[in-house]
Amino acid sequence: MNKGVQQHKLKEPFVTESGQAIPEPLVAYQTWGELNNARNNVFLVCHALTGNTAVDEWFGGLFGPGKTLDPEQQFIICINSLGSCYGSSGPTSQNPETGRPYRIDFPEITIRDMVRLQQKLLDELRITGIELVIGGSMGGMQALEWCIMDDRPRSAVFVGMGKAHSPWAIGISHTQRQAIYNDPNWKEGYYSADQPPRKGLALARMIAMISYRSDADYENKFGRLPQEDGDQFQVESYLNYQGQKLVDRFDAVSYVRLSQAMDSHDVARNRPSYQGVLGQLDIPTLVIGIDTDLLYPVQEQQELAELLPDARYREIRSVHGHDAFLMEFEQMNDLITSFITETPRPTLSS
Ligand SMILES: CC(=O)SCCNC(=O)CCNC(=O)[C@H](O)C(C)(C)COP(=O)(O)OP(=O)(O)OC[C@H]1O[C@@H](n2cnc3c(N)ncnc32)[C@H](O)[C@@H]1OP(=O)(O)O
Ligand SMILES: N[C@@H](CCO)C(=O)O
Repeated sequence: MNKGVQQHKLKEPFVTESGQAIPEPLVAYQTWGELNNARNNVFLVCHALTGNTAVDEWFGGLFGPGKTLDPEQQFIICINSLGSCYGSSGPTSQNPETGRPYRIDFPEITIRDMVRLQQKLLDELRITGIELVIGGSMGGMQALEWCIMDDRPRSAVFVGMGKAHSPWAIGISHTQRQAIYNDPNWKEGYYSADQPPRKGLALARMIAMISYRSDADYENKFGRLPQEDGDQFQVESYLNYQGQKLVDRFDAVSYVRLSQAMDSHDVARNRPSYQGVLGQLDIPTLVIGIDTDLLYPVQEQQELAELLPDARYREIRSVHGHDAFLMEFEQMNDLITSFITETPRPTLSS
């Protein structure tokens, strides 16, 4: 049964990798299905940058009987990322020291911080094993760190990301943050609730939407056609619309903090080497690339699969670019269900 979004207050303060404390950490999550007696029939889904806990909506095509995520068979859980604005502690949460939203006083966080917060929730829920951890993009970075930082995952699926955020991806991220910082309403990150930096966040999303898709996608959808009013190309109208759509549902400082966390992604950071850290992950993994992904090109997933001892690399063919993992559900289902059914995993008690 799905109880909607649940908000859990952790028992202890949370201290980030950078040493800053969040005194009253909140973790929002949703679950589907029933936990077995051994509390280990868990499928953990990690969401992408602007995602939320509603896996049944944004991964809807992977959800249901016989598909990747089947609540009749599994206990599915999705946890809102630390720093996001959908229920877990983040820049829009109340800072207990001031009684006002943290805004930019919310600490800089890393992908590892996100995973540690999730670990604490699963500890408090007394989850003993994770049959599969899955994520795309920022979700894939978390899924990978889960496998490195915790011995509960028994298998994993990583989509559209690599062993570290590349300079190319960091550059695109940086440019988006500059768009936000240059909005006069940004006010050094202390903007008022009624005057958020909408133009900056919208521009950031437009830049992102170019990196998330492909030239062929835009050619097919828009060509050089004008919008009905004739004042602009269809692609301009589309990007304006996508920018507005995000500002209506997302927070600017969350965007900054989450994109910085993605830039921090590097599994060898403060660890001996890529080979050393990834070479010891002996659980079965599936690494999925998207042939038109401009942001995280397939070479990154191929390299990740080569570094993981029990990995198989598969590719989605799509015109949609990076966002294909949120759209090409038939291919995603085929690849992941084959991986689940064909890959031997240690038998779990139930
Ligand atoms: C609270 C929440 O809703 S969180 C939702 C969860 N979100 C996430 O997990 C983030 C991941 N999701 C995503 O990034 C996206 O939703 C995706 C990738 C799955 C799909 O992207 P979409 O924007 O829906 O698809 P697409 O690129 O085809 O754009 C369609 C939209 O553009 C609009 N559009 C298309 N052409 C034009 C145009 N020429 N001018 C203006 N608008 C246009 C369509 O009308 C449609 O609008 P709608 O979203 O209001 O229905
Ligand atoms: N489209 C995704 C980001 C791409 O991984 C999102 O908005 O979260």
